[in-house]
Amino acid sequence: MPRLKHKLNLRVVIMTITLTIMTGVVGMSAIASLNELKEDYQRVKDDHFDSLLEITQLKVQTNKILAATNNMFLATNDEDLEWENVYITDKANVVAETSEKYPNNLYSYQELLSLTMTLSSQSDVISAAMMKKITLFEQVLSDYKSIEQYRKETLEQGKIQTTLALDNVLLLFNPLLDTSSLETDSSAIEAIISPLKLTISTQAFEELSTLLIGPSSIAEDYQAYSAQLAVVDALKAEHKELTQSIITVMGDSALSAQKVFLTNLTKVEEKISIRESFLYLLLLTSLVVAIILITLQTNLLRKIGLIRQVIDAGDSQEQYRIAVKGSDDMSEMAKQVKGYIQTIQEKNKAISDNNKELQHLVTHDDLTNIYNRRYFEINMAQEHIRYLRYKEPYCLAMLNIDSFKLINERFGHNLGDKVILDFTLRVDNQMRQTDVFARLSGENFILLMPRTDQSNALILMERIRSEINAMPTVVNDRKIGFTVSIGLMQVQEIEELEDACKQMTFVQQALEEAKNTGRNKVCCYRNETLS
Ligand SMILES: Nc1nc2c(ncn2[C@@H]2O[C@H](COP(=O)(O)OP(=O)(O)OP(=O)(O)O)[C@@H](O)[C@H]2O)c(=O)[nH]1
Repeated sequence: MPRLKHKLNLRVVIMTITLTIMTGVVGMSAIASLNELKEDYQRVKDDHFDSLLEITQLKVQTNKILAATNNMFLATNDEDLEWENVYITDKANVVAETSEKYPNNLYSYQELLSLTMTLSSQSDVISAAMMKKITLFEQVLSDYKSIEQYRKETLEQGKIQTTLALDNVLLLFNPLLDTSSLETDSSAIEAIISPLKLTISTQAFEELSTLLIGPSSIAEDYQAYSAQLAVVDALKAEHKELTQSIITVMGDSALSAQKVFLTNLTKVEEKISIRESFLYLLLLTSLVVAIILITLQTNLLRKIGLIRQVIDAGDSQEQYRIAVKGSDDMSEMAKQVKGYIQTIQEKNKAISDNNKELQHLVTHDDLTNIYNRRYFEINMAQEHIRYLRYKEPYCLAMLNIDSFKLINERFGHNLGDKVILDFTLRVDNQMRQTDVFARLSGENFILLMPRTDQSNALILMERIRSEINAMPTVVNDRKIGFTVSIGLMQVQEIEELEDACKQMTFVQQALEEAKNTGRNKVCCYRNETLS
């Protein structure tokens, strides 16, 4: 039993621990997974918005640089250029700072950043080229104005041919007109003024030549200016190409960010799906284990209930009807308990039977099965106490079969026993239920009659005596007649009131009187004798 109890405790403990651990694992896993997925999702979202913000900032700055570089091509003075230059440098710094603040692995972003930085450095070249162009333009314009002045003078002096030649030169080298398609070197001027060599004075021709072809003349300056225009045009083309690339990458950058976002989001979704399957699996496993454990627990409780039922049934016959089936340890325990209880019941019954038998042996006479001296004396003592308390009289009668020795001698000891037995049965038939009839020894008997006075007791004694006298005992078809002598007394008021034994001596005396005065008679104590 202790072994089974130990197993039972262990099983309950294991079940409880298992259920607790399972619940904990499922709960913790679910919370951990949920938190991790939330963090993943938040990170992807933050990254995406950071990317978008970064790209937007870069785009804004890049567009500003683009606008500024475009403005450079339109600049007509140093101040404009300087202003745009400062603006571009400022924006380029912002771009550099932004890229440091938000390092990003987006390909398009990196490309756009690189292009923007290229654009920024290109703006320096554009600025320098435009500066040179403006300087040269001013130089050409100055030359142009000098020629205009000279033309005005020749016109006023009436030097018509020179004036016309200067008109052609001014037409050819007008910096305000687009003359890129014309010949703009000194040979073109020479071709215009050479016819004048014949018509104007040599001094005037040399003066004209110096003005138009000499060092730092309009031809030379205009040539440098034209070359610078070509440089600016090349830069414009380069800038246009860069602008186109930037516009393309700007468009791609948003798509690229979107693509990265979707890729990362898909990864998170896949993770969610895997975690979801895992959690469902975990939940299902827990459910199955919980069902198994609950089934075991229920089975256990049912078995415990059965044991309780067996115990509750106790020593009643009910428990024999309780069926205990199964071969597990709990069923074995129930069977053992049932077995123990049945054994205890059987032993209890045997002890009880033995006790009854012992009680009977202690209080009854072997031969006659009526009470013995011991039982009588106990009852006599109690009755005397009752008498002392309530003063209700009782009577004692001592009965002795007459000349029994002769009966034994004549019929044998066995038949003598039969006579004794028959005598007790006949007395028993006559007396009351409340009377106590006992065998004191041999053929000597005593009868205690509670709540009975002497006159009534005498009637009964006389009836017994006459009935014995009238009817012989029949044994094996042999009739054995015998008589009985009876001493009778009502409880006596004596000095030693509490002495019940003393009463016995009075009834003894009455019997002796009956014997001594002829037998087959009833004698009452205090000289009153009836026959
Ligand atoms: N059969 C039988 N005889 C017993 C038993 N107990 C005692 N006796 C006999 O009963 C006889 C009693 O004899 P006594 O004491 O002389 O008395 P009695 O012969 O009856 O003579 P009175 O009493 O004077 O009439 C003895 O012979 C005992 O052996 C018994 O249990 N069975």
